[in-house]
Amino acid sequence: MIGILGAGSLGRLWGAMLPNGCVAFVARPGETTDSSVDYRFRPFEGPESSIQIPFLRTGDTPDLMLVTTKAGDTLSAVAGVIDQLPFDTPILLFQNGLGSQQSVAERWPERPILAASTTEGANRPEPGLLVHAGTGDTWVGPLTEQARFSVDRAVAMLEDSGLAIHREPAILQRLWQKLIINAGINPYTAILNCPNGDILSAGLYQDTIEELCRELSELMSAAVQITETPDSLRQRIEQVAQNTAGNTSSMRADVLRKRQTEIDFINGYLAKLGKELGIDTPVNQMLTERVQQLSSH
Ligand SMILES: NC(=O)C1=CN([C@@H]2O[C@H](COP(=O)(O)OP(=O)(O)OC[C@H]3O[C@@H](n4cnc5c(N)ncnc54)[C@H](OP(=O)(O)O)[C@@H]3O)[C@@H](O)[C@H]2O)C=CC1
Ligand SMILES: CC(C)(CO)C(=O)C(=O)O
Repeated sequence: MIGILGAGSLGRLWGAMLPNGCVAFVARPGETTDSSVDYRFRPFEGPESSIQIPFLRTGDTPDLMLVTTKAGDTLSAVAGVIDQLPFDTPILLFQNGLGSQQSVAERWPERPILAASTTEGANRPEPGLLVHAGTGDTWVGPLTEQARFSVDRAVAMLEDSGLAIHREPAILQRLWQKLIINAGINPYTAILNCPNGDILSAGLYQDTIEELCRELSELMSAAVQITETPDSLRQRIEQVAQNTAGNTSSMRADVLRKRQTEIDFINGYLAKLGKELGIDTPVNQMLTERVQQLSSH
C-alpha cells in the first residue's frame, strides 16, 4: 500500500496512475477516514474515468509515503503524521524548489527520507476534475543515509504507475537544475501576469536576466559544485520558456487563485543561501519581494 499525503493535483495524479486498491490518501489529523476522495481523471491520452481513493485507516502501515503538499506546508504535514508511520517506511518528497526537503531530512535524519524531481504536469481546472496535462520523467534519490536502501523499493513501486521513473543518486543536483528553470521563469510570469513565453520580450526580464543568471551560476557552483556559465543557464531558461510559451506557470496560477506561492523555496531560498555563502543576490531578492507583495504572505 502506498500512502499519499496531499490530495491536490500531483497527489491525485499518482492516485489515478497507481494500480487501483494499492493507494490511499492520508487524512489530516482529526479528519474522518470514513469517506473517500472521488474525482474524474482526464489522462494525457484516452478517455476520462472515475477515480475513488480511500483514506488510510488507523493501523494501516504504508510501504511507501508520497508527500505531495506544497513546499510551505510540507514540514508541518509530515510532522502531523510521522508518529503513525513505521520507522522504515520511505517518505518521498515531491516539492518543487529547495529548502522544504532539507527541513524534513534535518528534522528526521534517522528516517528514510527521499526526494523526487518530476516533469509530469497535472492540474485541476475545476473541482472534481484532475487533468494529466503533460507527461515527463520522475527521478528519485536519497536525502538521508537511511534512504539509500529504499530507493530501489520506491522506484519499483512507482513504476507500477506506468510513468517513467528513474533512480537518481545525485537528487540534490537534479533538484538544482529544476530550481534554476523555476527561478528564471516563475517569478517573472507572476509579476508580469503573463504566460511563460511572454516574459522574454518584457523589459523587467531583459533588464535583469543577465544578472540573475550570474547569481544562479555562482550559487550553484558554491552549493552543489555544478559549473555552468551564466550564458548557458540563460539559454536553458529561455529554451523552456519557449517550449512552454503558452503555459501559465504554477506561480502565476497561485497568485491568480490567491494561494500562497512557492517563492520562498525558489528565489527566496536562493537569496537566503546567498546571504549564508556571502554571495550577492540582489535580483533574487528583488523578485522574491515583488512576488511576496502579490501573494497572501
Ligand atoms: N502539479 C504539478 O504538475 C506538479 C507539482 N509539483 C510540486 O508538487 C507539490 C504539490 O503541487 P500540487 O499538487 O500542484 O499542489 P496542490 O495545491 O494542488 O496540492 C497540495 C495539496 O496538499 C494539501 N495539504 C496541505 N497541507 C496538508 C496537510 N497537512 N495534510 C494533508 N494535505 C495537505 C492541500 O490541501 P488544501 O488545498 O486543502 O490546502 C492540497 O490538496 C508542489 O511543491 C509543486 O511545486 C512538481 C511538479 C509538477
Ligand atoms: C517549467 C515551468 C515554468 C512550466 O510552467 C514550471 O515548472 C512551473 O510552472 O512551475
